[in-house]
Amino acid sequence: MDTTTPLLTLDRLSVSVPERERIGGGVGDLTLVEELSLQIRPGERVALVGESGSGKSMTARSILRLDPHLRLAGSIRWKDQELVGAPERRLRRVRGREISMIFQDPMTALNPVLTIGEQVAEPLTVRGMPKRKAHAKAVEMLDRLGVPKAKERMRAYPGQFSGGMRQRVVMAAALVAQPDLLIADEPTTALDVRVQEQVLDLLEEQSREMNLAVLFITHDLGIVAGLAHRVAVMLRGCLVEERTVDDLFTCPEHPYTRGLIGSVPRLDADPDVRLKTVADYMSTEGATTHA
Ligand SMILES: Nc1ncnc2c1ncn2[C@@H]1O[C@H](COP(=O)(O)OP(=O)(O)OP(=O)(O)O)[C@@H](O)[C@H]1O
Repeated sequence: MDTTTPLLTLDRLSVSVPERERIGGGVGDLTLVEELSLQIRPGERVALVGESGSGKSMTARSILRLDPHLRLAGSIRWKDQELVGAPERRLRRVRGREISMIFQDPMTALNPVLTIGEQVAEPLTVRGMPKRKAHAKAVEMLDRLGVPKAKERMRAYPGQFSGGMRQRVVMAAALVAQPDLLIADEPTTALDVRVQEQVLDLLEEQSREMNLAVLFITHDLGIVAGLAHRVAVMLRGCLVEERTVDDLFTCPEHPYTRGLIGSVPRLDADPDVRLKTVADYMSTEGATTHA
């Protein structure tokens, strides 16, 4: 058992939308995440998987309280401080500096009218680092993430970059202040398969080199194996299973996890046999939300 002190401990975290904020109406508060417990240690890469709408993003966004209208209950312990109920100024110190987040669409994460250099250096300049030094660190980070001619590219605008290059820029901005944890919410979904692989490799490499913990959110179990140490599986707002990657693929416990693994298309599959869906696995095994 790993005895290193966790960086992040979610302890029975629940997230709900108050009645007046519910999209589409409905009576009472709507629970999106229910009593979820999870720990992440320094340098550890944890994948949070589950189908669309299972509550992965809401869990991740709640750690940094990016949606102030949501109600949180339970505990989010970051190092030695409690984030549930913490004042906004404390969260601002943690966001970007200690915990960074990257999202699916690199274009919306970048400001089209600011240069790449300004955006990658910004996490450092807002914390008072002199411009010249922040600029040099930004070049170093872009270079490290494989952006060719990084020094010249600092003057370019996001529109002049391809999707894959933009995601590298977003990663550079997220990592330049050397956070302890990166939350990556489907960062490769919008990229083509080849670029997707490059970005995942980079992420894994940076995590190893910088002892960076990563919470990686995805609905795609196929990309988890090469990246994560542990996998947490979510279904309808609940965590149904949490295992090491090897254990998850060799002996998944919950029917939903078996469904997720079994419904990934295989090259050696019989083309005349219909692929079983997650729902097929769930109905044959009479599964409910809980393990
Ligand atoms: N204000 C709201 N009112 C009603 N439902 C909401 C509200 N905000 C979020 N939800 C619902 O919460 C559920 C969980 O969303 P979340 O984005 O966390 O899912 P996800 O697992 O990350 O899925 P995806 O992979 O599609 O992003 C979704 O079904 C979403 O529609």
